[in-house]
Amino acid sequence: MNLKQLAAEKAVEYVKDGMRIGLGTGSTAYWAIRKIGERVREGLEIQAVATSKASEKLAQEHGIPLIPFAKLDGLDLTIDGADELDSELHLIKGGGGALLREKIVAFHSKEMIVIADESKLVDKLGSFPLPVEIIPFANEWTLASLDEISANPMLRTEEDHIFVTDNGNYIADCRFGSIDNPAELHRKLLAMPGVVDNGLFIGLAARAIIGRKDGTVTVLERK
Ligand SMILES: O=C(CO)[C@H](O)[C@H](O)COP(=O)(O)O
Repeated sequence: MNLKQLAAEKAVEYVKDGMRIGLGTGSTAYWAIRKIGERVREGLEIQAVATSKASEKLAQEHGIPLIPFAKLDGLDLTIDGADELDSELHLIKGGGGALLREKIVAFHSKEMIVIADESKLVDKLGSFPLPVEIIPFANEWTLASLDEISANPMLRTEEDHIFVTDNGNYIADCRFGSIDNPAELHRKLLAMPGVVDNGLFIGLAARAIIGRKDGTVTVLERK
């Protein structure tokens, strides 16, 4: 049983004719994109935008109509994965490095549904390193600022090169340990020059669909 597929396909049941849809990024969102593609081939009429170049390519391969952002004034629904989520539906995202585009798309959606297998559900966020997108200019100083707030930042690399996001930026993976106050940390990070955004998603997800090992799905709603 593929728990990511289970959660993703349940979420796609919320996609209806005429909707404007945000397509997430990652191995869970992959299953949602695949399923949406299947439904489009069966006649579902939607307009979509993607949260990464990888998801854009995948959507094209699956025949999902992608619309330029300028032609849409918002979205009805975004379906995306997460690296961690808590019971209040606060999220850590950005394991795949797409957090900035994902956050912009989720912010402009009437609803965001998070899809995940049950391993992503945690009591407190913070075991997964928090991705922070930083601009390359003076990144050494931004990393030093992050170090000063005990972030223990590590510049993300990929095959011996610095990882570069779709936006031309770097990712600092930060290890704060257990995060007691995600909203406060989010504000602190956004106030830091050189930081573009971070993987904390606060108050964006309305619903989470969790694939369970016993083959069921749990739907969590934001309180
Ligand atoms: O935030 C993301 C990409 O930036 C992903 O949604 C997150 O990393 C979860 O990925 P996966 O579904 O592969 O576990």
